[in-house]
Amino acid sequence: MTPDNLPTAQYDAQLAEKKDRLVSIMAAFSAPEPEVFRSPVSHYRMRAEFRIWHDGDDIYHIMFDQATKQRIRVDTFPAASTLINQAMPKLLEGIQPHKCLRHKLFQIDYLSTLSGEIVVSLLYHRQLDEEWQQHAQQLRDNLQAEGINLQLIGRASKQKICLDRDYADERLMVSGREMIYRQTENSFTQPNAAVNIHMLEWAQNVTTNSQGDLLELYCGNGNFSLALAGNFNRVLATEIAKPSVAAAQFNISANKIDNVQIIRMSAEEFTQAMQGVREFNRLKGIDLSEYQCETIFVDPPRSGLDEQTIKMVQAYPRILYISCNPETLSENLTILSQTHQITRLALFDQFPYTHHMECGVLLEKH
Ligand SMILES: C[S@@+](CC[C@H](N)C(=O)[O-])C[C@H]1O[C@@H](n2cnc3c(N)ncnc32)[C@H](O)[C@@H]1O
Repeated sequence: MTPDNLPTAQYDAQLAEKKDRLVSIMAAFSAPEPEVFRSPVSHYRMRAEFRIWHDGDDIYHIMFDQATKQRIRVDTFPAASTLINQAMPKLLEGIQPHKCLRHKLFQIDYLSTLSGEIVVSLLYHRQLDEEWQQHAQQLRDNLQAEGINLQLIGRASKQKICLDRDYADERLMVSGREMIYRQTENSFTQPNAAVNIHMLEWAQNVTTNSQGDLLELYCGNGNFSLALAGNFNRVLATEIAKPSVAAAQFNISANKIDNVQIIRMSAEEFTQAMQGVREFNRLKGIDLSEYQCETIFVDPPRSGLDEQTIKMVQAYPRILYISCNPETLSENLTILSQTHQITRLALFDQFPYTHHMECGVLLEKH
């Protein structure tokens, strides 16, 4: 179901239902009433992926209805940002006349920003050649001349052709300060920019007056690390994905922040390092015992925290946990609530018109 015809009243009803569901999940942990952060009702998704349908020489964006599996032609997509909606028809118009751009094109991925930059990836079931590259450059130049600040990438099996850059630089106003966040194609970034701002400001709010340093796991491109840096003496953050770590390093200097250190490590490896089980070259020059962390911040993938990481996290007086999956959050809280109590709870509506929920929990040691 696309949100085309869904009125605001339906949005409100769905959000109220999510809140009730969260309250009932959190009742077991004596959590306070959730603070609820709404999404815009349209144009909230900064990323979108569409399959491409070929009808003779004609091409169009399609999606599949999740219930019926039927193909739906998509000419405009109100859930996606205004920029994605501007780029969609212009891109197809530019591709359609050229067989070498059209042939075996099966998917288009859009990554847009509030800053006006957009990265578009064209995915093919064939290898891309010099001719493709020339046409793609022309297409990019034409779209740029029409005012779309676009980067174009071609992808095929074991092939990636990046004409210039494979990233866009987002600019978000967070608590009155403009933050720059490099976002790389095919790497994790929060999908709903307006709700992301709410999440960053909420995390800043709950960590105001914190003492000491912050330890962060699953930091992505430094989204929270940089926004929270002002509330701590130092921030030590870890992330597994190389492109995200590179983006985070860029973001540290772009935002002129000098108290954040990012290490490329999985949460599991970092837990082993903290427990002294293993030594890592990547930690050379970093004395973990020098950090005085009273707060740990985690924003794991849908699978939540593994058993060893939960134990490690549990050693900290304050745990700030952002979760995109209330089921794994609830499983993890069963253990964390043995030592900590929930003092703040938030529902962020990252995914309007779906059942997905994003939550924030502050836990403090009993
Ligand atoms: C939900 S995202 C959060 C990213 C970041 N906090 C943000 O707001 O953009 C989870 C991140 O965890 C990373 N990740 C996934 N598995 C991991 C693991 N085992 N150890 C460390 N990081 C992992 C992913 O690459 C992704 O960047």
